[in-house]
Amino acid sequence: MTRDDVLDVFRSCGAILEGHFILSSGLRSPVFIQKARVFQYPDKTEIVCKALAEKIRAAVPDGVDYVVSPALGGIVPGYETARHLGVPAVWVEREGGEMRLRRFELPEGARVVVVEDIVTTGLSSRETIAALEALGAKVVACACLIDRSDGEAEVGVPLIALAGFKVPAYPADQLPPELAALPPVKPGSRNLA
Ligand SMILES: O=P(O)(O)OC[C@H]1O[C@H](OP(=O)(O)OP(=O)(O)O)[C@H](O)[C@@H]1O
Ligand SMILES: O=C(O)c1cc(=O)[nH]c(=O)[nH]1
Ligand SMILES: [Mg+2]
Repeated sequence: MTRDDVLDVFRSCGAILEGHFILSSGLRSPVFIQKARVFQYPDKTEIVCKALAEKIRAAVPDGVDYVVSPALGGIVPGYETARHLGVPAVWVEREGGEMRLRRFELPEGARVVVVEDIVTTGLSSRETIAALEALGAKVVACACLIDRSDGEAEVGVPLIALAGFKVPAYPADQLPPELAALPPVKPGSRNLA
């Protein structure tokens, strides 16, 4: 799939929103990719995740044993990508703010690809990778459907993005006036009680 094919899938599902958004990192942006609007459709989700699985196979020829995704947004694409890779899909989730593998065990040395929905700063991916490495897993790559940094985010392992989509994001104290004029909303799950 080309970058435009991927973005067309997101657009066709009404997943590219405009307004004033508080991102997981705390940055503010006039654009938010509401991936859940794609993931509500199994056929659309299959199209993008099959393409991501093919990209992972090409980038990691020795293969992976597990897909691990950060909840909440990573769970559906992680599962669907794992289906195409033929490996199990598990997830980490926040407990007291920290990413933890609460429901599963990984064998020592398991080869893992982290599958994210969206990467913006790479913070959630880095937290996920650190949690997995602390358990003895070998994280061989991180993959995402859309990289909002378009290659700038550093996650410490190769980042495989199905599409890059550079969108502006600003620190909360450096908002352009047109963004400051809109009430902010925070669609993601980080810091939810
Ligand atoms: O690269 P980053 O700056 O970390 O931003 C990207 C992260 O933000 C979103 O998660 P969020 O914490 O908003 O919660 P969600 O997964 O429930 O949507 C998204 O799912 C990524 O995990
Ligand atoms: O950075 C984020 O939190 C983020 C951006 C985006 O466009 N979509 C999303 O789900 N999260
Ligand atoms: Mg997330």
